[in-house]
Amino acid sequence: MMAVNTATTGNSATADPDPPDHATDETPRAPSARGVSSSPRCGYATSVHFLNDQQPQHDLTYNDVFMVPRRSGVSSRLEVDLSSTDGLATPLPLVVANMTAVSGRRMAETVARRGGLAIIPQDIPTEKVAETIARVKQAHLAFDTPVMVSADTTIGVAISLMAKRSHGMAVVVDGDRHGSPRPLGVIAPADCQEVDRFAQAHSVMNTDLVTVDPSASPKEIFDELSATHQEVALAVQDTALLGVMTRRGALRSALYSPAVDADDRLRIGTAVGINGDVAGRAERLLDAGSDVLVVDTAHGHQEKMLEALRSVRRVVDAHERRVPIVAGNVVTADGVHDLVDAGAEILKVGVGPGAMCTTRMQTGVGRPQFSAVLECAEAARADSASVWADGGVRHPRDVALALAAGAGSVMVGSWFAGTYESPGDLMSDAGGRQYKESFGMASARAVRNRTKNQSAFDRARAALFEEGISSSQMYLDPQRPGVEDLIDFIVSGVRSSCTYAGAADLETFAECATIGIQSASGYEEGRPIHTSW
Ligand SMILES: NC(=O)C1=CN([C@@H]2O[C@H](COP(=O)(O)OP(=O)(O)OC[C@H]3O[C@@H](n4cnc5c(N)ncnc54)[C@H](OP(=O)(O)O)[C@@H]3O)[C@@H](O)[C@H]2O)C=CC1
Ligand SMILES: Nc1nc2c(ncn2[C@@H]2O[C@H](COP(=O)(O)O)[C@@H](O)[C@H]2O)c(=O)[nH]1
Repeated sequence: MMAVNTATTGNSATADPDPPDHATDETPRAPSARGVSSSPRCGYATSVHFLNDQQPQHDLTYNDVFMVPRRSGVSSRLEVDLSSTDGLATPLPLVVANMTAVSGRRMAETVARRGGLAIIPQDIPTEKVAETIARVKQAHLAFDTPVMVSADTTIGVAISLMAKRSHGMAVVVDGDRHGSPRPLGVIAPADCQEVDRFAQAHSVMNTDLVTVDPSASPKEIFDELSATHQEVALAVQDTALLGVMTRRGALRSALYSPAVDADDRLRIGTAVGINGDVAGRAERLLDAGSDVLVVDTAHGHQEKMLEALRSVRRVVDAHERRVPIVAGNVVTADGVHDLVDAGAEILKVGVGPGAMCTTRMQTGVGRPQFSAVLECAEAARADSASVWADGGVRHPRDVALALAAGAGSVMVGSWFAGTYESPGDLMSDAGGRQYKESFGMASARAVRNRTKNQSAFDRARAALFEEGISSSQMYLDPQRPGVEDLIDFIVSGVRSSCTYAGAADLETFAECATIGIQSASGYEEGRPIHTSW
């Protein structure tokens, strides 16, 4: 039941917000073997059908291709089931890349609540990853974790913390925020305008609170907020603050399902590299509750990877929790087969398409991503495995095209770096535009971090082999500053793509999508024009 409370005030200690990030028992379901021969649904001869039976003469990027609509019996975009086909069966086929500037606790929690999965990077110390897993597993499935401050927290501190979550406000609480914090009031940025940065939270907080029972439905909460013209509801159980929900959050709760483990807790994945104590880290990550293990290196098709992968396979097979193993990166069918033989169930596909990536310019190595995904997805299907299309996603269309090429899920990195939920601090440029700093995992900056326990000589030598950008500004889209805003954007595009293809789920989509090859002017024609010409 729901209660609307006005008032409650008080004072006391305990602050602390959302500190900076970093810091199942599930038997993987074998992906359904989707025959590459004749599809019963569309009657096409291959898993991907090219328009007019064109056979590409060269490898293709996402920009090189388009989809044509076909007769459809799917009458609403809301009818489309977007569950991933990679064997994990997450409700959304989106995975947050294991990049330090992208994937941390807030990102993992927020994305899992909407049905996707985040992978915590290999460069984060194992004990910090374990803390992150524990916090994500404690998070509520529907209500967002509040930013909490105490009554005597300064306005300056409160403002810096509000930007950590896209609900954009802080709850002033009395009591231990890890215990039973009692809400006293809320503060939004507007309450802090023209207020001294050293003033205290209690002096500006709004005590006109909407509190709801955690069992209230999203629709009830939405209606209550609309009726009271308030922006955020506080879920309170036995006087303790449990979480918050905005009107937009209530709408989303009705549209998305969370990605949960066997115990109904949010899911989270973690990564290991191929150097050092690979098996030891994998075991500790499993003990900590990781739902997926990603074995990750730039050149996934190398002996050292096969060795690392076999050792992770042994750890998983011997552990009481049998989680799926993902490995990469590869871009060829041979790479897929070798990694599957060594124990991978999902292959991470993509060499060089990433926004932070300098590999192709440095080495000439890589492969246009649409073709890489297409070939690897087909090879993986033959092995009863699946792929994640990793890198190069800049628009919703890219996600749709990766899924059409047969990807089970799509990994997004840099695009999500420019959101409230990524781990970095929110900065503003000279023109007042908000951004976060991002960097590649093979950049000198990341290599310095990864090799910090090595000798100065070894570190300097390793830094010579950088293959990524050390500093980039990822601007927050003013229309979509939170990762959920980007997920809404992507999901609306992909749902629509599916109905154009006549597909009510992603397996059918990969079978029925009809792909055309276009020129640069074909791509250009599809871009919206925001000013006259
Ligand atoms: N998808 C992509 O296109 C790329 C992704 N990345 C990402 O960057 C992160 C760091 O990966 P990584 O650089 O592999 O670091 P790792 O710390 O995982 O180490 C890579 C290991 O592989 C050896 N190695 C052999 N050949 C290569 C090669 N061509 N490139 C890189 N290492 C090689 C290295 O030895 P030695 O140093 O002695 O050569 C080292 O022992 C990962 O998250 C990875 O996914 C990086 C580059 C490309
Ligand atoms: N060559 C490099 N690739 C990198 C680096 N850091 C990350 N990556 C890869 O990019 C994807 C994410 O792609 P994005 O376009 O969504 O940003 C990530 O998963 C890695 O495979 C790097 O430093 N160099």
